[in-house]
Amino acid sequence: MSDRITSWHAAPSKPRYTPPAGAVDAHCHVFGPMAQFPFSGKAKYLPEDAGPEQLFALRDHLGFDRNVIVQASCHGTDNAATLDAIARSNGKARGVAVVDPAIGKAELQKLHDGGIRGIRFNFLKRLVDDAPKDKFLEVARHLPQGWHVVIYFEADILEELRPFMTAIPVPLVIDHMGRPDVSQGTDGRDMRAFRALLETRDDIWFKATCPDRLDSSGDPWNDFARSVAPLVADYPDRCLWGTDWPHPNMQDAIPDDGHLVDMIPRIAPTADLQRRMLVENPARLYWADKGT
Ligand SMILES: O=C(O)/C=C(\CC(=O)C(=O)O)C(=O)O
Repeated sequence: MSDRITSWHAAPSKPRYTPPAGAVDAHCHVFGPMAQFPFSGKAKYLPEDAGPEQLFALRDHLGFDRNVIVQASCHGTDNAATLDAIARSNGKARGVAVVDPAIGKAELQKLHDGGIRGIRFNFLKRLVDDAPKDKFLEVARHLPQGWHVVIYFEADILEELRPFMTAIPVPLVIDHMGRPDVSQGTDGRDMRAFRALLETRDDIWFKATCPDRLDSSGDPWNDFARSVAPLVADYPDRCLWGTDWPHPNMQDAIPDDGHLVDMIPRIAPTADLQRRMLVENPARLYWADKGT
């Protein structure tokens, strides 16, 4: 087991910022536990266990109320670990699944009953072997009512993906804003291209997440704050926020989750923006059946 990776902080600090009541960490994952939920044979990384108890303890420590658990690539298309975590959350978690595109209606309904509200298409070559757009589109056309598609890609393929994204008939949520180079600033090429994408449809949402992945200047991630704050201000009803715990593949630059939470008032400086990004927007996407 010596090859298994730990990518999360052992003792994250308590954030100075206190999230509002009902705040949602809308991008996090669970790993295993492996004995119960083995990793996929195609996994590109083999993490230590990071199960629901750890996730919910972190949620409470950081001052959040709920989680959206996104199926990580190391579990492939077997969503059992994600569903188990949701089932253990006492209604405080919903999820995003990764599915075999050939999945049938009955199986999708089972996922819905287990708290899944979207599916994720991952286009990162270092994480998945293939990303068949035609099959992805087919399954996107048959999702249960109220579901959306989460897409993960890097800035250099945004243009190539535009026709595909245009064809998706449900709302889109873009992971980590399509990974712009934040050192270019808010008017840089990547942010301009991302804004152009947001202008094509009013049902494209984004996660204002992952300063640790996107800002190589390191904590306190000033380039990220400078580049992302104007985006949140201009699209206050389309942004989500999440920790990205347990930070897959970040073992060489593990972020302190308390510091990640302290980024929130820097990109969403007013109580109104914070309430929309942390409470109202995720409630619309993930708890629509319960009201906000
Ligand atoms: O967790 C993230 O959002 C980002 C990841 C991991 C991932 O997406 C996955 O394993 O599915 C990454 O860039 O390595």
